Amino acid sequence: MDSISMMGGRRSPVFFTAPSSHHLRHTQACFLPNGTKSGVGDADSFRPTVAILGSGDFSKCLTIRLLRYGFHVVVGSRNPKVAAQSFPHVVDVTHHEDAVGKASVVVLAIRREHYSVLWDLKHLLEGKILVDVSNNRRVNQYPESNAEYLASLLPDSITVKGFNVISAWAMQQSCPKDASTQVFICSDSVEARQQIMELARQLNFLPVDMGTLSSSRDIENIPIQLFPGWKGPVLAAVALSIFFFAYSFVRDVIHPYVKHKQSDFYKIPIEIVNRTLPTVAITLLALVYLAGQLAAAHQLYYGTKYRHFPHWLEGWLQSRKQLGLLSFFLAAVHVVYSLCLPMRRSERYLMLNTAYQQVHANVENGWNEEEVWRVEMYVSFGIMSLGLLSLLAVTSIPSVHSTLNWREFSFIQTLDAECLSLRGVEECWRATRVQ
Ligand SMILES: NC(=O)C1=CN([C@@H]2O[C@H](COP(=O)(O)OP(=O)(O)OC[C@H]3O[C@@H](n4cnc5c(N)ncnc54)[C@H](OP(=O)(O)O)[C@@H]3O)[C@@H](O)[C@H]2O)C=CC1
Ligand SMILES: [Fe+3]
Repeated sequence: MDSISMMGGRRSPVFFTAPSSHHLRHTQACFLPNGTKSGVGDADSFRPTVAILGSGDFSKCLTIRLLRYGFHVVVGSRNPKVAAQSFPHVVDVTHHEDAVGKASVVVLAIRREHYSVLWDLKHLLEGKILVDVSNNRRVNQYPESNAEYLASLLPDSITVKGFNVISAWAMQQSCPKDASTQVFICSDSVEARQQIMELARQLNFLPVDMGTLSSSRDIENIPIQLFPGWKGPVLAAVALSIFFFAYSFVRDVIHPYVKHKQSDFYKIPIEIVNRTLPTVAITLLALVYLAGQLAAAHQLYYGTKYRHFPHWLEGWLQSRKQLGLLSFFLAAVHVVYSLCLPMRRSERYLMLNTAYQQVHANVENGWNEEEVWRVEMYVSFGIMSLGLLSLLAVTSIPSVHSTLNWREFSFIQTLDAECLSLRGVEECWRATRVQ
């Protein structure tokens, strides 16, 4: 943390447009390119300056990043002497008032609960851009977003929400990958928003313009959401699994036990599970297509496509991708289970018993042509349907999906409908074999 190997930056910051709004004062402190010659002073004095209030993890990591890309950083702390020890010596660590006075852009790296300290700085922060990077612990924790709360506390400053989706760890990485490079930015001031987007770009992030400050609630919820959109599909998969597992258990274990006193409890871990997996997978895949059919029926019934779908159908339609991926996952696990079936000791005993009975009955060749064809076809349909389902899974990856045009996408959807039929045939085939 103390040494900055990349100081001076590989990329000098490009020119940062000065804000034209009368709100944005201190234009003299606006970002200028590193090393820009103006005829006065040396290049170092023209480094764009960013003030950061707070000296915690986020502040330290943002400081490193800003220094790496050629910015000058001034950190405001309640206790500058102590805080200075954990920052590189080139960083100016000072009191809040002093730090705020040295930059036109102030990043608040303190928690919302401590925003009251800003009250004393109100007059100093007038007209400055305040970047709110804070996150909450729960989704919609407060009635208003942290950024909106900040804007109401300091109406004479310009609040911008941003950088909260970047963890302190990712902030330190020089080449963060995809998701960790996107920075969602919003503000009621277009100029301030543009400035912070430019700052993000210069720090090698991908800024995403989210419009006005009212988007800040959504932006604050992004890092704390846990797989949004997966709750319904996962619940459906779990409910279906319980149902089909219970059904197979009663049919293949309890029923033979009650009727013939035959103990087939050994089937529970592999056979019953492996019977449940494809049934749930095919039902989930059917649910993907059923939603589209219901939507079409709804439009036909009302004679218009401009009428809103009911809430439940809307949610169902939006969960189709997750349902399809869960179906693929269960089908893949089914394949692994099926490949392991012959490895079981029970299978070997059953085979030996069958061989013994064959010898006992004096049958030399036990080849059953119909049974052979049945299993060959069953396995073949299974492999083909998994191949088609894999196609659906691959095309759901955003980078692949974005390379397809509408016609190509529809074609793949049709193929996957074929997959559903193939799997139907496969399972019917298996069912007839089990009878
Ligand atoms: N850590 C992370 O990965 C991320 C953090 N964030 C956000 O960044 C902000 C800072 O996070 P982080 O650095 O982890 O937090 P820390 O708790 O590590 O640091 C917060 C800083 O706030 C200051 N502070 C503490 N108590 C008070 C107080 N009573 N009054 C005034 N200032 C106080 C302290 O600085 P000093 O003692 O110098 O005054 C302290 O270092 C938070 O809002 C967080 O949600 C956003 C994205 C990722
Ligand atoms: Fe199968």
